[in-house]
Amino acid sequence: MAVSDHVDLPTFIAGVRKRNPGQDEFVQAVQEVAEDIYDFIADKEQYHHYQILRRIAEPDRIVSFRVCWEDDQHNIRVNRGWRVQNNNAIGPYKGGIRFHPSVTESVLKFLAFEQTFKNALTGLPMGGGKGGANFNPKGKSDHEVMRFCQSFMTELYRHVGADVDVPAGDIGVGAREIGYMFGQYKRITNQFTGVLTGKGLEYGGSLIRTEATGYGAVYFLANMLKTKGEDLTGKSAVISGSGNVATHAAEKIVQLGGKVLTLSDSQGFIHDPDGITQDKINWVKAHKTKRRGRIADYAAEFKGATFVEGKTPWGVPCDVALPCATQNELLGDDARMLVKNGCQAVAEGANMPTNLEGVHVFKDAKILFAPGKAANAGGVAVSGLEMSQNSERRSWKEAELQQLLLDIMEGIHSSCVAYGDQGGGYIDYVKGANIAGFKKVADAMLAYGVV
Ligand SMILES: NC(=O)C1=CN([C@@H]2O[C@H](COP(=O)(O)OP(=O)(O)OC[C@H]3O[C@@H](n4cnc5c(N)ncnc54)[C@H](OP(=O)(O)O)[C@@H]3O)[C@@H](O)[C@H]2O)C=CC1
Ligand SMILES: O=C(O)CCC(=O)C(=O)O
Repeated sequence: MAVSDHVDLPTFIAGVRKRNPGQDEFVQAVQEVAEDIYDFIADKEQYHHYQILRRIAEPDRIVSFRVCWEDDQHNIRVNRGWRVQNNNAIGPYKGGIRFHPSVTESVLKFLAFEQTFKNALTGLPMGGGKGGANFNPKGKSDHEVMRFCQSFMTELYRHVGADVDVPAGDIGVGAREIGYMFGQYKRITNQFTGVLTGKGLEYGGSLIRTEATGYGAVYFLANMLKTKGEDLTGKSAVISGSGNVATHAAEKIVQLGGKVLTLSDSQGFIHDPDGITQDKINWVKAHKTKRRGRIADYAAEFKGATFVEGKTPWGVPCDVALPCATQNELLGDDARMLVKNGCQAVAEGANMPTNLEGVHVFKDAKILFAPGKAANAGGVAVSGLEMSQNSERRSWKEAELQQLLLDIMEGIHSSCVAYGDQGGGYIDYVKGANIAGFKKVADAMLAYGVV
């Protein structure tokens, strides 16, 4: 038996912390998964012997590089870019690119680790990766963003490819940035391949990719409510964020008969007791993606709405909550407040928005709680479908893609139930998602031996 076999959970986490100094987000993500996997593998010697969890928690490869670009005043600017290729046991590395000043290696490692389990849950052949840069697109001109994206891809192109690693968007990376990066990849390599997803429809993008993450999160929420014989009709929803995931989650809630009360950004949240209707959502989408404005402006635009500066929306009483902004935006006290106010269900549109204490509060209260790796998997799932369409050089019809997204989200829900049903009507979706995702990746790794 190997010397490091069968260490207990605290010793395992202490080892992860020691090997990854100062990388709190990464350690947090590994701990959340390990808490469930330890139980599951207790009597499964092969996973211990082959050190599977230890290996998934060590990225296959991390590339870090300088991104040098010129701003509109001809100043030379320098940022740092990364691609974390976490695990490709079940398919090419796949996961978004984030441009935000808070990006660090720790943040991208946690995201790539989470992505590995999420992508396995979709049932599609995709490994886990994530990339980005500590670049802030806010306040930059289109030309500055273009020059940054071109410089970023001038290094990244060596490490990606349609069968190697297929990035997409994430915070700060939307249609505009994907266009600039795809254009540069094509220029450098002289190849038109499916190297990125989230592309424009004119050049190989997939219908419904833009909507898929937010819509998928609401489908997952609806699947959870169905286990209690309920649906979204008449339910009030509190949503954080006002970007791609938040606005499309809001749209689907409205379509399914719910009432959305809040949206937010990094400066605060708006509360609209009359409900954020489709027309108002359209205004937010244009405001954030075209005018590149702040959510605070909503309160000036729509009567009856208020803007609460510097706060998150979790104190607003609601039936369901969807954190759709960023990691660690919903803390232990927020979780206690939601439970106290009677919130029945939480579906994470963002990646790891609830901190570990908050996760434990939701689990202890036994409310319906879907972790991001299950609830927000619709986006990467449709990215996987974009890869398939690119491979066969075809574009599938919208109705077909809508049905596939519904089916995939239902399949993920079923996998969570299969591994997370605790009896007595309680499903631990965190446990279910962690185990189902782990098992698929782990069994592929076992097939390869020690590599
Ligand atoms: N896009 C996708 O397909 C997928 C995204 N996700 C996850 O969903 C989340 C949101 O991504 P997406 O909607 O694409 O990104 P966007 O860039 O479109 O929107 C991000 C939103 O989150 C807010 N935000 C960002 N950082 C912070 C912060 N530190 N504190 C408070 N608010 C913040 C932004 O506000 P501001 O404008 O002030 O920065 C903005 O409203 C992320 O966790 C992402 O990883 C998960 C799966 C797929
Ligand atoms: O579509 C993709 O490849 C990535 C989506 C993503 O970054 C995520 O699921 O967090």
